This record gives sequence, structure tokens and C-alpha cells, in this order.
Amino acid sequence: MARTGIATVCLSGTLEDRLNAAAAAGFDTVEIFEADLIASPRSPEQIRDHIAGLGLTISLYQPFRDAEGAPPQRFAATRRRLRAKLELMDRLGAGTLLICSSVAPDTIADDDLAADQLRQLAELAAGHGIRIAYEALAWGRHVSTWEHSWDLVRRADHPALGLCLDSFHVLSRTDRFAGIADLPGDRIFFVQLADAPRLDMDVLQWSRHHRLFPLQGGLDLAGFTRTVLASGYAGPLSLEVFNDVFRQADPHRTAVDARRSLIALQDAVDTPGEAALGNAVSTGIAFAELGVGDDTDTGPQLETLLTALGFTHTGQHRSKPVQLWEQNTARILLNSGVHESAIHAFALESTDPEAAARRAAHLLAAPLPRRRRQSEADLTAIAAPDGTEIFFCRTAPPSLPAAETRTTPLGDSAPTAATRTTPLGQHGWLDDFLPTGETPAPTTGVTAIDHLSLAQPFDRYDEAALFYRTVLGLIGDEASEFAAPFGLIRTLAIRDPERRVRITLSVPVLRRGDWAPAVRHPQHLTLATDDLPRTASALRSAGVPLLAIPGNYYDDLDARLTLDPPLRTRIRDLGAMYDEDAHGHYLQLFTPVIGGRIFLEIVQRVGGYRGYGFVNDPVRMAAHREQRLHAHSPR
Ligand SMILES: O=C(O)c1ccc(O)c(O)c1
Ligand SMILES: [Mg+2]
Repeated sequence: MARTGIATVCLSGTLEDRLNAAAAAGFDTVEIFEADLIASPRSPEQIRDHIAGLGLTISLYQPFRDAEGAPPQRFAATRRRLRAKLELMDRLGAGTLLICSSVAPDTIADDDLAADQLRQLAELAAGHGIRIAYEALAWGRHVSTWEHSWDLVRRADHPALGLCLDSFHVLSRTDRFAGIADLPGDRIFFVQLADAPRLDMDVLQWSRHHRLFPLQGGLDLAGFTRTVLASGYAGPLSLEVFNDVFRQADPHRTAVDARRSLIALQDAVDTPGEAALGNAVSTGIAFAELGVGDDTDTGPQLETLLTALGFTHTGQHRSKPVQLWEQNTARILLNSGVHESAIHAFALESTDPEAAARRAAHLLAAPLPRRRRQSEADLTAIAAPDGTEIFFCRTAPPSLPAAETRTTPLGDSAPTAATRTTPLGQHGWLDDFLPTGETPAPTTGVTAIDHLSLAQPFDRYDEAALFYRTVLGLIGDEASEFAAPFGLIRTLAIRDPERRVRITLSVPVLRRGDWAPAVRHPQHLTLATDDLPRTASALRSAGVPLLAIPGNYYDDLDARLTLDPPLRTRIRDLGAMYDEDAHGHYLQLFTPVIGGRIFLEIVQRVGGYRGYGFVNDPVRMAAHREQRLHAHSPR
């Protein structure tokens, strides 16, 4: 694997905070951004020693601006400025300087002049044993493409002058970068990597505010990196990401996220295609665990709700205050030892949990300590970026008597009463629950967990999206952005290729202002039913309230869509929300928020609908807001 680098500008905090975070995350080398050095109270020598003490090297000092194409009267000052920076780099022990293409309005469009000036500057640098890497900014005054920057480097023809290729500047302007593979690799002095969402906006603003780590955006980072390496380039792959959120996030977390992106990128370079991100380690949701929280009402409310939905409390954990509730393949754990009511954990069904755990470790997922007692299932668990616990497991039915177990064939087949899918002697997680002996309630139509909706902390969203795609081997699906009552919300769905695991992530686009109520966005669990009217009527007859959907919503639905009159009437009568796509349609019911941070959604996918009803989220969020207001106002 190539050496990995990160620019100090990617991270938040003082220069020391940034360097310490880069070292802790395992980077080999750093780019020192000039502004970060200037702002540091430490001398260049102290910074050099600090970096060496961390086991890092400095691979680049940057940027040096407005060098080439300067009017002759200004170029004298450019030379003087360069000398000062070369002396600084001597003190710092930095061997390569980045010069980015000029943006000054007085820059002269004359390639011969520009090449000659670059040659002169390279000659000055060579006197210090320093190399210059010349980078075309996508918004450079005259030089804005990699081809043009290479042309000037070739013309200048000085051994101390080479190219800096920055994936953002290249890919933001063109898909035609194959020619980079034909460049002499030893003339590429430095490679910077940044991804970005595909946005139709001014390229400077796009670059300065929206860059992302590789594989977090929509640019072809794997293709770019493969092409650069094909040239024979053997230097570091260094991240240079200007991002408004990362600039205010914990640098230690950002640095780990950054390193994860490079590891995943290397995997993607080695194995093309989204499949490289994962090889279907996750084949289903084995269970979702809801924290009950400290409010004494929440547990009973959840139990009432699950009972009304047709779930049965089938098991009690042997050593923890955790209940198991089941209906068909939907399994929900209620954990009253958790202080917050939220989706505290979930388990993924995996054909090879140990392989899934190894993959997670390779991608720097934080392992959770195994807190099992002897004779309890040894489940591997990792922490998602927001702290949600994720288990990898293979679900086996509760152990069969020993004699029978020995004669039962092992295999990867779906668990049935007759087969165990865990190796002999290894407990399945269901064995950790003592049966309650409760008679299973008649089903209300609920068949499975459809998806989990995890509200993300403001500064963890891009990290979470990459985490779920790489660590869990899921793929990115539909994305949306909508205006909720207290600001814009961004949502992304991720799933396995077969749509057995679906998760949606959401985040406020901007940090919430003071006017917004001080409640956290709720998490929710969506259950699939094959008979929504039946599930709804079971809830109604149990007296469980559903979220009230405004009449305006139904009027708009009628205006937008030409629905069959019976369906139209049914949607209104059920108090459901509706969406459709090319494959089918979707009916959604919601419970009010329970315990501050959880609600359930019950959906029916008719005819193979593939979406998540994102179009309905603004109305649903406003309805939840109304419900909270009325729950709290004295009547
Ligand atoms: O936004 C800039 O000015 C800037 C500076 C240096 C770089 O390497 C770069 O890619 C962008
Ligand atoms: Mg750059």
C-alpha cells in the first residue's frame, strides 16, 4: 500500500491537535498548510521535532500562490517571497513545496513566460535541495487543467520541478484523465486526493466547502487513483479536504474516518466496482434493540405498543434487563439498562460473523468489549460512528437437545427448526434468552423489520455513510434533502444488494439554531406488514394512537396522483401516507414519538416498491412536532 498522508487543513483544532490526530490514526505523513503553521506559537524547529516525535514525516508544505505568469515587476517580489519560504522549509525539514496556479488578475497569459518563471523558481528551490510540485487549480487564471500544468512543467524542464495532481481539480473539470497513466511517474511529485458530492455550482466554492474523503462523494476516486499509480507514481497518497463540517469536528474522529477512506479506496483500486466496498457480509437484520431509557413510562408504552402490534414477549435475557419480543422474523429487544430511549443496537445476520468482524477491524471500526458471561453467545460487536452497537451473528434456533444436535447437519442454510446454523458447541444468541412460555399472539400481519432509520449527529453524517458502506458492505441507495420544520434535513438510504438490510441515515444540513426545540431527532424502526389495514385495525382496537396526518396532505395527494378511488379512500381512512415508484406503492403508518426519541413506522410494500417514502418526511416530521406540542400543552 502506498504511504498515506493527510493535509493539516482537513482537521480541526490547533496545529498540535491536528498532528496528534493524524499520528494517532496511523498516517505516515502530513502536508503542512501554511496558515496552520503561521498561527502556531511554536517555532518551525519545534514543529519539526514534534512531528518527528509522532513518527510522522512532512511530505509537503503548501500553498505558494501567484507564482507563474507574474508581470516582471512583480516577479522580483515572488522570488524574494520564495526565498523566505525555502528558508522556512529548511528549518521545518520539508522537502517539497506546492505551487498552485496563479489566480491574480494581473497574471499574464504567456506559457513561455510562465514556464521560464517556474524554471527560475525551481532553480532557487534546488539550491535548498527542495522540489516544487506545480498544481493546476480548477479556477486558475490561465492554468486550470492538468494537461496545461504538465505542459508548463515539461517546457520548464528542470529536475526540481514536477507535477502535483489533485483529484478534485482534475475530476471537477473533466472525466478525461486516462492520459495521466502515460505521464512519467517520476515527474509526478505529489498526489492529493479529495472526493466531493456532484454539485452544480461555482468550482471554487465547491472545492473550499464541500470536499469529502475518497468514496464519500460522487467523483471517480478509484479510477483516478488507479490511473495515477499506473504512471509509476510511488509517492504518498495524501488527503486534502476542505470541508465546513470537518473543520468543526473532533479531529481524532475525522482522522480515523480519513484513514478508513484510504483503506477502502485501496481496496476499491485493487477490486473495481461497488462490490469492492463489501462482499455482502450482511444478509439480514437479526434484531433491533431499543433502549427504554430512564423515563418510567417508556417501557410500559413500548410493551403496550408491541403487544398491540401482535408481538409476543418470548424471552428474557439470562443476565441483562433485556426482553425479546418476536413476530414472524421481526425480533425486537427492549433493553431497560440503557439510559436513552433510542435504537441502541442492532444485529446483522451474517453467513460468517468472524469474517465480518475481521473486515470491520481492517476498516478501523471500533470494537466493543465483549461483555458476555460464560455460556452466553460470543457476539462480535462494533460501534457505529454515533455509538450505536452493531453485532454480527448467525441466528440459530434455541439449542436442540444434545443427542439431536450432534446428528444435525451444519450448513449455511436459513435457520429452520430442524437445522442449527452455528457450529456445534457455540451458542446462538437466542440461547441467551430464557423462554417466557407466553403463548404466541396471533399475527397482525407484521412479517419483518423493514428498515432502521438512524438520525446522525451533525458532524458524523459523511463518516457514517462511509462506515455503513465499507464496514458493513452495504451500497448507497436513494438520497434526499427536504425542509423540515426546524431546518433542512439530508437523508441517505443504504442497503445490501438484495434489499434484506436497509438503513436510512439522516442529518440536519446545518447545525441547529437556538430557535429549534432542544430535542434530538428521533430514531425509528420500520416494520413490514403484509396487511396494513389489519395491522392498523389491531392498533386501533387496542387503543394505541397513531400519528395524525393533516387533511391537507390527502388533498395534495389527490391533486398530484390519480389513484384508484378505493385505494384513495383506504389511504385516508387508515390515516396512512402513500408513495409510489415504477415498481409499486408504499403505505406508511406512524406511531407518536415514545420516550423522547423513538417511534415505530409500519409499512406495506405493494408490488415491489423500492423506496423509503422520503417524499413524505416533511409532513411526517411536522406531524410529530404537532403531536409533541399537544402532548405537552395543558388542556
Ligand atoms: O483552495 C485553494 O486555494 C487550494 C490551495 C491549495 C491546494 O492544493 C488546493 O487544492 C486548493
Ligand atoms: Mg490541492
